[in-house]
Amino acid sequence: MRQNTATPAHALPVIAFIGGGNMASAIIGGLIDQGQQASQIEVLEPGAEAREALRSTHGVEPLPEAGAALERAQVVVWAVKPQVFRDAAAQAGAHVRQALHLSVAAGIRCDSIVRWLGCERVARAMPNTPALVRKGMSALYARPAVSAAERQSVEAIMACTGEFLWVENEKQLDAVTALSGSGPAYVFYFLEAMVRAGVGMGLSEPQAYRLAVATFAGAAELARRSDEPPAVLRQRVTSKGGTTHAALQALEDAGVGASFEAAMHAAERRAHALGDAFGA
Ligand SMILES: NC(=O)C1=CN([C@@H]2O[C@H](COP(=O)(O)OP(=O)(O)OC[C@H]3O[C@@H](n4cnc5c(N)ncnc54)[C@H](OP(=O)(O)O)[C@@H]3O)[C@@H](O)[C@H]2O)C=CC1
Ligand SMILES: O=C(O)[C@@H]1CCC=N1
Repeated sequence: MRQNTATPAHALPVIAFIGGGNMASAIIGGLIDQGQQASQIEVLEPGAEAREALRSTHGVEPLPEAGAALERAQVVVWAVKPQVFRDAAAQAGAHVRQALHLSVAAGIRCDSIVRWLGCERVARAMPNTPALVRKGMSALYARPAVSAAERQSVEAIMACTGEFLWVENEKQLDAVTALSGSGPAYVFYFLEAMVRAGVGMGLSEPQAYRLAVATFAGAAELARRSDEPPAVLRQRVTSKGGTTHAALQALEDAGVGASFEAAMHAAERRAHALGDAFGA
């Protein structure tokens, strides 16, 4: 895996975002943190509320509709929902033909984007919402037509949101989507369950929440720093005949591990289906 390093602002191109919602805002925040000028960022966002949020949070001046201002962008980040990507491409495409295109949309494949935009230089990134606090994890994929220098531009942009790694096979992005793209939601799901159980056992909600969040953060940091696999780290917590053993046995008896794997496969299938349904 290639780890990112801090990106010098001069290495960042003029970037246009098509769609200015959650993910675009997270990436724009990272870019600005890394020294990108707001004036070097264009955003096309039809929603008035979202435009106002971008203006007040990041100091950018979003456009309500596609126009000539987009033409100066060297990189265009497509941050619209998969369901509307094709329409967005029809609206903005004529203004951004010369750019390198970077899509963060789940499921939508490069071949569809090439067809809609008539441009060969297309890459994809699958980020996640911890990008909001610069702790994101993105997987990147680029078509062969994307040059080495353009791959570096993609890296420079996504490095502003956290870590990244490259995948060689575009299909792997559906697995990435199921794992790290949707992954924060799984963590929050378990967090909610742990807090509910803690409250049920007599802790206050703030106590249970603080204990649970610190446990996730601590366990993740331990795993990150450790050379040992998670199974070994898990065994270290699990005393023979102790409390953890009782809990893990209950999880196994309920089939939680298997259900969790099935859930992730469902997410991967959905990513693939989005590509089929909205990539035509
Ligand atoms: N949220 C996440 O955790 C992640 C999301 N993604 C991907 O990022 C993409 C964006 O997701 P997210 O930011 O959550 O979604 P949002 O709905 O928050 O943002 C999308 C924005 O695009 C706007 N929009 C709609 N139509 C157009 C158009 N024709 N041209 C320009 N903008 C348009 C929407 O406006 P309006 O609301 O008014 O329709 C909305 O503000 C999706 O494809 C998703 O798969 C990838 C990884 C993680
Ligand atoms: O739920 C979704 O479809 C998007 C993609 C990954 C995270 N959110």
